[in-house]
Amino acid sequence: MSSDPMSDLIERTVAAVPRPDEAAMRDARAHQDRLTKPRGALGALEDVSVRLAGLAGTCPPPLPAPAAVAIFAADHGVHAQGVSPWPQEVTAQMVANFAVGGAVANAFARQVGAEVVVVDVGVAADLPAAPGLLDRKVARGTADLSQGPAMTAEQVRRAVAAGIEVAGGLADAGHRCLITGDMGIANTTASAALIAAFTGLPAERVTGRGTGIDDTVHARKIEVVRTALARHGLPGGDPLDVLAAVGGLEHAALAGFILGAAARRVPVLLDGVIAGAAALAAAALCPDVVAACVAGHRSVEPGHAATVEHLGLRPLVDLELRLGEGTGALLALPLVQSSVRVLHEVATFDSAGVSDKESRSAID
Ligand SMILES: O=C(O)c1ccc[n+]([C@@H]2O[C@H](COP(=O)([O-])O)[C@@H](O)[C@H]2O)c1
Ligand SMILES: Cc1cc2nc[nH]c2cc1C
Repeated sequence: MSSDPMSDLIERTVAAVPRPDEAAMRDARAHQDRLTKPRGALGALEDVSVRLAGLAGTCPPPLPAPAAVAIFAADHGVHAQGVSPWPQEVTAQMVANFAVGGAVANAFARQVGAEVVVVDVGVAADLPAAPGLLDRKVARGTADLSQGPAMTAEQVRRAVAAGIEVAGGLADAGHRCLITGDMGIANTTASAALIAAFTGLPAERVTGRGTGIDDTVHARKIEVVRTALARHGLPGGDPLDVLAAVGGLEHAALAGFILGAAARRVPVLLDGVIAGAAALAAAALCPDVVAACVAGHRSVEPGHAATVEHLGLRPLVDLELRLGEGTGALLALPLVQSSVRVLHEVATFDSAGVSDKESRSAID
C-alpha cells in the first residue's frame, strides 16, 4: 500500500468491492420463477432484482430504501472554449437552488422519498453554508482540458476520496440505495472526452448538445474533445490519469461515490451522461463495480447510449431527459424498489394455491 492516505482509501475501497454472489443470484432467479406470475413476466425488473441479490449476497436482498441522491457540483475550465451556452455562475446559483429545495431534483426527490445531499467538490465561487450542503471543495473548478491536464493527480485522489466518504456516510446513516446527481456547467464536454477515452469511440460519436447548442457550437465542441484526446494521448493510460487529463472534479467524486457504494454492497442508481462517464472510470479501476450499478435512464446525450452499452447496463426509462441533477435516476427509484419488493412480498404458486402452468417443466 502507498503511504498517501487518499490512495490508501481508494485502494481499500476497490479491494472491498464484492464479486456478485452467484448462489444468491440463482436463488433470486429460482424464486422469481415460483412467484404467482408467468415466468419472466416482469421483464427487465426481474434482472434488476437478481442483480441486487448478487450484490447483497443474499436472497431476497434488502429493500433499496431509504434512498439518497448526492448531487456533486463543480466547474470546468473548458467552459472558456465556448462549449456551453450558459454562464459558469449557473453552477453556484443552482447549488443555492438545490439547498432551498427549488430544483427539479428536489421536486422529484420529494416525490419518491429520497434525501438530497449537495456536495461542492469544485465550484468556482465561494458558497455560503446551507443545510444539506457539504463543503468538500478540492479546487475552484478544473483547468481547461483542451490546454493541459484538467486536474493534478492529487486533486483527482482528493475528489475520488470525497466521493467514497460521502457514500460511506450515507450508508452509515442507513441509506440502502444511493443515487448519483451532478451539477456543472460545461460538464458534458468533459463527459464526452472521458467516454471517448474509456470506450475508444471517436469524439463525434460521443459529443452531444448538452444544455442546448446550435450546429456551429456543436462542431466546435467536437473539435475541442478531439484535440484534447490527441493532446493527452487518449485512449490509453491509468484510469486516474485519464480523469486528471480530461475529467471534472464531479466525475472523480462520482467515481469514488460509485466505488464507495459498491464496497458497502449498496446499489447505486446512475443518472445520465455525467454519471455514466464516472461509472466508466470506476469500472476501469474495478470491473466488479458494475454489478452494483443500475442505469436509471437513458439520456439524450449520444455518449450515454455508448456508455451503458459498454458497461452492459440497460437503462430503465427513456424519457428523452437531458437535465442531470440525478433527475432520471430519481424517477427510476420506484422501479428498482418495486423489483426487490416482489421478492419479499409476492406469493408463490404453492403458498397461494394457484395452479402452475401444466407440464411447465416439459415446456420451459
Ligand atoms: O445527465 C445528462 O445526461 C445531462 C445532459 C445534458 C446536460 N446535463 C446538465 O447540464 C449541465 C451541463 O451541460 P453543458 O451544456 O453546460 O455541458 C450540467 O449541469 C448537467 O447536469 C446533463
Ligand atoms: C438552469 C440549469 C439547471 C441545471 N441542472 C443541471 N444542469 C443544469 C443547467 C442549467 C442551465
